[in-house]
Amino acid sequence: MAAISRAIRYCAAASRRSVAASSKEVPADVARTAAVVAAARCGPERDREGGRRVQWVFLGCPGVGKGTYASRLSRMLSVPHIATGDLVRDALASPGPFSKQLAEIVNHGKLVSDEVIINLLSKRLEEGEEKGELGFILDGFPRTIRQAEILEGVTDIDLVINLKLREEALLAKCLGRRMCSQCGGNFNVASIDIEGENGGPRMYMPPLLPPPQCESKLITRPDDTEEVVKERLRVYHDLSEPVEEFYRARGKLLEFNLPGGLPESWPKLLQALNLEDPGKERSAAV
Ligand SMILES: Nc1ncnc2c1ncn2[C@@H]1O[C@H](COP(=O)(O)OP(=O)(O)O)[C@@H](O)[C@H]1O
Repeated sequence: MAAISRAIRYCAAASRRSVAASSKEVPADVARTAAVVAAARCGPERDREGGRRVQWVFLGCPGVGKGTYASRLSRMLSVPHIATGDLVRDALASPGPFSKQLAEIVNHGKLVSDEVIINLLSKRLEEGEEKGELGFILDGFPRTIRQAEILEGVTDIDLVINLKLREEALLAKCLGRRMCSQCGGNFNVASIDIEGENGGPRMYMPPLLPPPQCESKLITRPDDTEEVVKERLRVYHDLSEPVEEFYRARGKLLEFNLPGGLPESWPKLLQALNLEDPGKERSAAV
């Protein structure tokens, strides 16, 4: 992880100096070396099955549920769930001109620059390294081809899970998203029940309601308004969808069409991943 965060930071510095005009030049020798070192460091990190801790990525449109499924899997597999959207929101919460600049971008549904996001991610990886974290599930990164190339230059990604959901459900899910301002729990008040496509079954996604103690403390993300969600979806199709093809071409992409809400989709996702449900996760809201 140290090598990865250092190498990612190196790439950020390289972008700052505009040294790297093309992706092939970006990771260069330093990052390549770092990747080898990172791989070598996996030796003592082997788990019971003999493989190193997972290094997975979650892709998918805003509202698809990346955070929900990534955080459940991270608890199951004992690896950190690193959501770049959370890193951005933490940065937004600290006072100063930087957070004002960020808010301008995020609240209009745009992506922050690769340089900013890579700096935030490197810092998070370094903090994790100090705590002895191993492996990761990335959620919301990479979101551009350039980010994917930088990541590829510094470490091996084992698997990329591409969550898919019908567009009308995505908008409703973003608009129904709520967070408890006290405990940080994520909920969804949307009850989605839509006609099946081409004679297929209806899609039902029950709401994920907060417990009574959180009900009066629910807040909505400022970028979860209809106008901004539509822009985020447009930006996803434009800049992030090509990342799916990037990983498909490398044979790393697992496409997963969500059949419905969490109770229906979670066991099917585990099945697709060939994982056993330890049974602990069923009731917890995430
Ligand atoms: N990898 C990234 N690259 C650029 N901007 C990012 C990235 N990850 C998060 N962001 C910024 O943070 C916002 C919130 O991200 P996230 O919580 O992942 O949203 P979503 O629900 O749209 O998937 C994004 O709209 C974007 O402005």
